[in-house]
Amino acid sequence: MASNRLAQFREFGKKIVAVGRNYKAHAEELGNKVPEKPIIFTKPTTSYLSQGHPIKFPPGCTDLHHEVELGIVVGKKGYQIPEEKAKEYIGGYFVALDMTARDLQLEAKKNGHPWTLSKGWDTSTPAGEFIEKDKITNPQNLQIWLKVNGEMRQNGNTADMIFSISYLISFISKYMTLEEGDVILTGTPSGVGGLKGGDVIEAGIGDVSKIKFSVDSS
Ligand SMILES: O=C(O)/C=C/C(=O)CC(=O)C(=O)O
Ligand SMILES: [Mg+2]
Repeated sequence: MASNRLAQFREFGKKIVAVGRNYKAHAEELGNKVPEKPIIFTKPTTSYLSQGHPIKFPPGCTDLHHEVELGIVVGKKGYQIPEEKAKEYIGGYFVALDMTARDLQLEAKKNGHPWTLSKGWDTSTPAGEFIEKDKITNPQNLQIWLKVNGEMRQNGNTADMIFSISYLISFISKYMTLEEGDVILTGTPSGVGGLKGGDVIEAGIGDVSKIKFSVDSS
């Protein structure tokens, strides 16, 4: 993948594949069991948000949560990719927020319904700039952090993922073709929590890339 910016992978608009409960401490903080195989869901590309625009509460939500995640941008098309070849399919990275309407998600969970609306409304995937693949030597050893109004809320390391990036690429592509421009959100570390209108979120991957978003207060 050449030197693509966020606008380009949004333009490809293929798909956003997200992983849930991929850090033990996060699974446990929400009272969930540690998964035995990856939990996969998708988000629409209309949920992307670039910096300079506010994150909105979706209708009916009063418990909006932040989740910082390492985003993988797929660099080339692949189906049933062997784990040992998975790294070849990484085109780059970005810092992402998998914003979650936790109250809507809880209601969906209770009823056995999908998480789509609680994860997929417009503005629910704030995203940073594209990071070239070669800027990150080991994606499985990155500090991943998030502050709200200057206070550290999430501070994890991608070394603590339950399922590695290579495993996830191989697992997802057993079921669906991954295409250039698709992204994988690799799950959030612990420390997720509620937000209010006017809050300012800063998040990043070590000192490689940083994002800043505010929550709409209107
Ligand atoms: O099961 C729950 O209560 C919540 C799970 C998530 O929101 C999963 C994620 O999106 C994640 O772990 O990043
Ligand atoms: Mg998430």
